[in-house]
Amino acid sequence: MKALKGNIIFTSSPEKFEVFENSYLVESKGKVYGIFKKLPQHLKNIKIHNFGKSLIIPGFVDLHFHAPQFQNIGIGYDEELLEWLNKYTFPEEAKYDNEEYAKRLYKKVAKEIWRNGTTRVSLLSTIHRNATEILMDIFHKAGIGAYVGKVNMDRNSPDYYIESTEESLSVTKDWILKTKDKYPLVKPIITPRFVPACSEKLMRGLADLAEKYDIKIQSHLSENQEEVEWVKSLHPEYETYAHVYDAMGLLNEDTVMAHAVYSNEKEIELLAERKSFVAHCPNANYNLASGIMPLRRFIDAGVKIGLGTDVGAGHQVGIYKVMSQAIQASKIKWLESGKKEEYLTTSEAFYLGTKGGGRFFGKVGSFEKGYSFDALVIDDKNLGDRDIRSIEERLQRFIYCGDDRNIIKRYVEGKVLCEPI
Ligand SMILES: Nc1nc2[nH]cnc2c(=O)[nH]1
Ligand SMILES: [Zn+2]
Repeated sequence: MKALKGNIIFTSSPEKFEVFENSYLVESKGKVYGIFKKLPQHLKNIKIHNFGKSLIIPGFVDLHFHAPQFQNIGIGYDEELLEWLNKYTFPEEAKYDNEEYAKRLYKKVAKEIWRNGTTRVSLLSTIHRNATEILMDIFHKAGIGAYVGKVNMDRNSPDYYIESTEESLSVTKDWILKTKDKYPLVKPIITPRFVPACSEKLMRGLADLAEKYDIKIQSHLSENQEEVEWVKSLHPEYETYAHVYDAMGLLNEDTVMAHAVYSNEKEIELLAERKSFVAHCPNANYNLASGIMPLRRFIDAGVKIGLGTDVGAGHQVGIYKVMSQAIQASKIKWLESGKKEEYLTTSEAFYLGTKGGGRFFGKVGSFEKGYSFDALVIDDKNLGDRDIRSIEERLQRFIYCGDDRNIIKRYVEGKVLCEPI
């Protein structure tokens, strides 16, 4: 057991922050044991790490990150999604059949994710099985919790970056069997790229694998207008884009779909019914001129939402940046809706980037008793006067003005994360 002492702040629900000034956050067996203003007698002898005036917050959760696209951050944003994929993304991802290249760049990715305080992340790799296993190994060694997906694509993809349906399914099955029980915090996740790149046979086969081996699922949904039209033309028999995934057996409570910018009421309803997660990725949606997700409508419908950086369509690795971008996006929606769709508050945005996305990983993203002890220590003394500001105001200021230099300690399941080598 141990305790971190400092100013503890988190959200167990979206509406408000829970604040414990100058208190002890106690860990036992990798889980949160409790929060105490004064340590009770039976805890008097545990080790105390005193962080003084610093903030202690849950680790950040990123529900959507393309590891091989890290090399492309900040490039190609004059294009929209489909052109960007063809011109920039597929050529870069194709390089990951080279294991040396994968090792070198995936190590950089782990370092950046560590640096920015993300303690749980859902990653997409490429179609290459070996590079995907390398990525899993690197995240295991870094101590960061991760779902890692080998991407599947068997149609409408360039000749140099495509699989046959049979090969895609058999390689995915072998990879799942090899990795599903290999690491405690790193797990495989089934990753059909998106409907246009996956045949019905492939999607149904992947759904069977997910069910048989109890594996989570991630993909993309209704991100861009041309993409949505394309899906409609490929599958006119289905009501919405999400109904295609649903018919293939890919939409359930273990599924996370990125974007959902163009979801109509029927699509939102289906996502809520299936208890699926949506990764809101405003940074990426701005960069590729995709649009602004009507977040409030999803929240009101009871859809489970988390945040995603969507690197490399998103150009920043910090989920704290995405929190402020989600608030900004929601303010534009608020205006566009004639001030009807209420904009996001800071506590709501913080919730989405911690417990909201954390629910995809289990009891993650909060300091309630029994939650995984995933924590960050934030030293904000360079951001302004600490003494005249409340703990909430200081956290808000970090979200808007802070960066990785303010994050001085990271814990996952109670263990300190050292900088990955
Ligand atoms: N943002 C984004 N959308 C996608 N849709 C299909 N593939 C991708 C991708 O790599 N990035
Ligand atoms: Zn994506």
